Amino acid sequence: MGGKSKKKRDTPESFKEKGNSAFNMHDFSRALELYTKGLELDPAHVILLTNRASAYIELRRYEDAITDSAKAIETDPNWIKGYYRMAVAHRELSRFQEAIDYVHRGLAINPEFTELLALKKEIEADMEIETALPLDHPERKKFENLFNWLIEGGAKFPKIKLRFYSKDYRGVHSTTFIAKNECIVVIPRSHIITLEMAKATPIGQKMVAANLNLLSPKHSFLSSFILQEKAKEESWWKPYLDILPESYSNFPIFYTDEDKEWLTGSPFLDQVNEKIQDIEEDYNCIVDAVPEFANFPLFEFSKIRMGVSSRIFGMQIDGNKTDGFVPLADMLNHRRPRQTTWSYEESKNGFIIEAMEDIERGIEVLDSYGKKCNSRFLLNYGFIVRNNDANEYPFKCKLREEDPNLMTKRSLIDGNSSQTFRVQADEKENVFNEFLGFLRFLELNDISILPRIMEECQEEDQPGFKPSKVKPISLANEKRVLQHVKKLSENGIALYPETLEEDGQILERTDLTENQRNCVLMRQGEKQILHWYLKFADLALALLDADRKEVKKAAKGSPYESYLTHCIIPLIGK
Ligand SMILES: C[S@@+](CC[C@H](N)C(=O)[O-])C[C@H]1O[C@@H](n2cnc3c(N)ncnc32)[C@H](O)[C@@H]1O
Repeated sequence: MGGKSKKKRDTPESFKEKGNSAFNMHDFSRALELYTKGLELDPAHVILLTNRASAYIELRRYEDAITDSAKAIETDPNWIKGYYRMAVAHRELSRFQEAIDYVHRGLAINPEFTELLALKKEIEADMEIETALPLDHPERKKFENLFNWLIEGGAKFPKIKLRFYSKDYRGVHSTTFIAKNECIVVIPRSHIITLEMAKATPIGQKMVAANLNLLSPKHSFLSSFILQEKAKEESWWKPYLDILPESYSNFPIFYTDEDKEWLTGSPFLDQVNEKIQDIEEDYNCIVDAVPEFANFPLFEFSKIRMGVSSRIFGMQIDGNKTDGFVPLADMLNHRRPRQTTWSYEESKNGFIIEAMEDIERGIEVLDSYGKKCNSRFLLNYGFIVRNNDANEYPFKCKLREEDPNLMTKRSLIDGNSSQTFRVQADEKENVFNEFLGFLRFLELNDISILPRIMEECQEEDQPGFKPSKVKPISLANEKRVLQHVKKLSENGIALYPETLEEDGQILERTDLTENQRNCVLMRQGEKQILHWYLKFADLALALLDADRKEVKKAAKGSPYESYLTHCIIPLIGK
């Protein structure tokens, strides 16, 4: 009897009500089930159809939502919610033109329908972003060719698209929701340029045969591959070659003298000049062994070298480590922490990218190029990371010519007179200990303790002097070390024409070119480290005369807590 009366209550309306309650409780799967039950009783129930479409949208099943909405519109062409859901689902799939068409069809029925009016504005904003570069711009055409070439070769990337921020700066965006662990991109092996391929080219073979002593062999081989392919009238790789940037003017090796002036005082300038020389040295080395390589001008070689340094992937194919270009995978821009992960996947016979977290529709899909200081980002990738916690400053520590123990000390550091420590504003980094350890050694007057120091440096597999193993020696030695740190920091700061505060003000200007801005950000990062060390030296020097209690108090919560606790307190106690 009870069963019978229950059946009586099961109507499309009752399922709709129950479905709506579940929907309001955000239980979209249950709502979907209930709407489906209602539709089994009345398949053309337009409210149930658009309500189920709504549940599908919440569950990110947009194609199903489109099917239901289409049916609702077909059943009742005046059912405005059908157009609304259609537009929403299409928008979620980044089919903006279809989405806006449905908005217009809905508004034709009721021009006042507020949800449609709001949606119209949002879709129009989406479309404006999409068309930052005109739809018929030749750059877009090049990417269409690249994508077709990749897809014909078996590549898969159904949920991403390229967005043009400008002609030369592009990024990858999700066209729809991407779930954590989903594979976003597969690039078949046939479309990857590897080091082995570069070595197998006519010039590559001659380079291998000449057994060249190159400073950057991988980068040079891959550059020679690109140059050779570009020179061919018809290259199979043309769709990829065409999308490589034409201008590398944001890379410091191509900075004008004017740009470089913005780096006055910065040790980064030395890195830039070294890079220019290293590339030229590799170029000359290749030309000496393979004279026809001179057909490629040094300028072109240098540009492609920057293309390689900013796009190269290290991977393992068939168990062998290699490096190469992976078209499209190299369109993802950098951000830390990692949002995606990539690898060569033997089972897929290709290079894959997977999402490490849920990625909402429309947002930029990013890759992490690693934790690097801005000098490496700027030099090799042509951009700067703001508030970069991995910035470094190279402190060059020189043995003093007048040091009576110069020769003994020099012999312990392999005949060198100086050592450079790329320090960070972080006492937990090992380089902090190496830097201070080296200064303790450098400031050591009583060399009778050198044998003990050397003994403490010894490790089974690695004999020799290790600065990080040199712990505080004495109060007097540590004082000289801290005075040395202070001097190095002050000297470094004095080299820049502008102060740290002035850099902050300059960055507020709106008339800076990208290169000028990057130079200021670069030197600002260096100065921040120098000031960190200056503060460190001043504080620690002042505490050398304090009592333990005072040092403990100053240490607590300070950025130098570990040093003060483990280096200063034991010295005071001695
Ligand atoms: C692997 S490519 C990425 C695709 C590149 N945006 C393009 O349009 O070809 C690396 C280059 O992208 C740019 N880039 C990547 N991440 C960036 C970021 N976080 N900020 C600024 N530029 C970035 C730099 O010009 C870099 O040399």
